[in-house]
Amino acid sequence: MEETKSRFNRICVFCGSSSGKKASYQEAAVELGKELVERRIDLVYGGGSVGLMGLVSQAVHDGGRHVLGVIPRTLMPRELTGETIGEVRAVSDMHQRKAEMARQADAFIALPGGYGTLEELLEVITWAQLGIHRKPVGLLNVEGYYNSLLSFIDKAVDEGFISPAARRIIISAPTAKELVRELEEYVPEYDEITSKLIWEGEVEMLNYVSESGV
Ligand SMILES: CC(C)=CCNc1ncnc2c1ncn2[C@@H]1O[C@H](COP(=O)(O)O)[C@@H](O)[C@H]1O
Repeated sequence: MEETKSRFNRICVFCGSSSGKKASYQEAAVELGKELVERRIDLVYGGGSVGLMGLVSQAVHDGGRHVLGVIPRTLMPRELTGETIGEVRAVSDMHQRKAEMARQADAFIALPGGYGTLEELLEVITWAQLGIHRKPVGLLNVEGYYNSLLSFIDKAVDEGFISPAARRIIISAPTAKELVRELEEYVPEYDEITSKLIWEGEVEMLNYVSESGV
């Protein structure tokens, strides 16, 4: 397999703790894992081995890349989320988990998933909109799974609730290969207002922009 060095050292993947009904969702999780391996990118994710989370982490681990699972102590018992492969980092709650996953990553990708995935995805989009980070955010739109979400977001733009610039934060593609390529090329838009904001507390501690260098 040809290895290509990426601008990203580590990508955070959000995805279903369920596997979904179609084989294509599971195949996409494995494909994404292999794409990260091919580009020599490590993984950070929510830990455990349930659903698509287990498939993507196993594929990255099998390919020899580092896997970091960030998991709240409450969810750590194996009977809840399954065995986490690679490095496990225990955190105190769900908020800390998201903050830690985001701090560790140079970019974010959401595979198909449910409420948890949507919440994680929308949070990193919101943080990009506010200038808290400038890391690319990708949506792996497997067989149009996210078409209705994207249509809704377009409606929010038409209705004046999301700016066209904020709409462009989301990069979507139907395959892992295309998506990662587009994320590699992504250039965040400069926003005069948000770039002057100084965030304090937890968000500032995450040190998004300077740590990643992207
Ligand atoms: C008690 C129980 C049902 C545990 C199994 N469930 C989980 N195990 C690990 N991470 C999870 C779990 N549920 C949600 N998450 C987090 O939320 C996302 C998946 O939620 P969902 O399945 O899309 O909504 C993941 O990216 C993960 O960070």
